[in-house]
Amino acid sequence: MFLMKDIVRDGDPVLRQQAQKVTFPLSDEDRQLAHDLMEYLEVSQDPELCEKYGLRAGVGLAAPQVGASKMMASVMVPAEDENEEPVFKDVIINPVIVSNSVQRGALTEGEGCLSVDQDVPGYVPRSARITLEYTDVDGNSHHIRLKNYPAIVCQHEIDHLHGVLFYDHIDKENPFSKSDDEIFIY
Ligand SMILES: CNC(=O)c1cccc(C)c1Nc1nc(N2CCN(c3ccccc3Cl)CC2)nc(N2CSC[C@H]2C(=O)NC)n1
Ligand code: NI
Repeated sequence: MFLMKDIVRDGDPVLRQQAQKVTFPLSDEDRQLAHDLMEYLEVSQDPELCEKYGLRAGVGLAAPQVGASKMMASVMVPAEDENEEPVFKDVIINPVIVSNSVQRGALTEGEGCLSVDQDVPGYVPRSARITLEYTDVDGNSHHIRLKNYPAIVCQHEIDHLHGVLFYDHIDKENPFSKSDDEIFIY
């Protein structure tokens, strides 16, 4: 199980590398990695376990953040009502954003990242809606449309696979600038 000590922090070159495509069938190592990436999110989103293991809660975790430069990330966006199924939950392997909306969107409160210890205030402008293609751990291909929070999270995690961190997108001059056609999410 990953703990905070296993999370690579900003400054480590692995976070600025282009991750390697994952080959199928998955090796045992890659299957274990996929499991551990999702397990981290599950544990971190449980208040008791999160506290017990001293984790930072997250809804996404990319392989480079645990030192593995592979195109793989876990995403688990819970529903508003915790008794409901998560809005989106999967390990996205070799993900590609095949199309995105002209309309932009951003998390109203800015973004956080498990690999960035300090708060970096500002809007992170992203596509409000995306069409995502990826392969799951069983080798099944997926072609899905996402909007709002899950779309933001997937863009944040896919950025990690290309060596991009959320604050790279923040306007230095005016971190809270926004054009009128941008929507706010979450
Ligand atoms: C600087 N302001 C802020 O951080 C920020 C501030 C306020 C609100 C938001 C919404 C902010 N933004 C933000 N909040 C999150 N969490 C909210 C709490 N949540 C969570 C916490 C506890 C239990 C279960 C859960 Cl689910 C975990 C996830 N996550 C991300 N990101 C950016 S995309 C990847 C994703 C990620 O997992 N980061 C570690 N951003
Ligand atoms: Ni991150």
